[in-house]
Amino acid sequence: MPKFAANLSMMFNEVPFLDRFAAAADCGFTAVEYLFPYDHPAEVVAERLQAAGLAQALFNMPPGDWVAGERGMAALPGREADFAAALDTAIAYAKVIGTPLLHMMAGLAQATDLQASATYRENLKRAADRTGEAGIGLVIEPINGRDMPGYFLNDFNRAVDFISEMDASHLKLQFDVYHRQILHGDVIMALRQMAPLIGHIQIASVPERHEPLTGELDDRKIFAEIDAIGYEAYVGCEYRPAAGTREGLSWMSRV
Ligand SMILES: O=C(O)C(=O)[C@@H](O)CO
Ligand SMILES: [Mg+2]
Repeated sequence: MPKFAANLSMMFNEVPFLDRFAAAADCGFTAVEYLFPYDHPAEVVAERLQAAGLAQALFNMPPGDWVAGERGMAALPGREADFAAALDTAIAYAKVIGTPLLHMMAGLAQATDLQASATYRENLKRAADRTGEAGIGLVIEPINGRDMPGYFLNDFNRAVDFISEMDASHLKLQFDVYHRQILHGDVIMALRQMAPLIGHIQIASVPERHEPLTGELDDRKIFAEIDAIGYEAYVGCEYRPAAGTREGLSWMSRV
């Protein structure tokens, strides 16, 4: 059975962000992930993580102006300086918090836009170089257009192509089972074929993005496959609890 990390951006929203670490540990989690730690000093986040005895699995680079609708900057021509500053911030936080992985979001741009693609490649190279020097893994994640309309990286094969082009062994795929199913289906075969490139896995039911075992996929088979491909890192529980985080956790004892 895979080891699970609580996603503190979606789970434990019953309490403020900094209190979610203790709440996750109290529910038996040994690791956490979340979108962004940047509203708090890195030292404070690290202290909460350590006090709860948790491992950090992953967080995202700053995405630009999230409230205004930005979803990353890597594919945005003209935003290279902002992207570089975000990368500096992410690496500084990663060193203090001790995350093994950073997720680089692409941003909203046409997947077919040649200038956006060129900018994405340049920024991906920069991020791969900088994270490589810092000893931190880097992941990119295809995201479905229903949840994130206009997201540049909306295709798993394209993500694999970008990764292969870079020739950086610490650059890998964030395989979110929820997005995979909505974008392409064929989840188990994709896990098998992409296994060597997978750096992080996330799970949620499809289509509601609730607890595993409540959607259209056979999550038990998917967890068995994750074990079978030899994936040993954390599986992020990136789901919106249907009716309370604690109340919904019984799936973990039924998989
Ligand atoms: O939306 C997802 O799925 C993620 O994993 C986030 O990191 C991106 O918002
Ligand atoms: Mg995800």
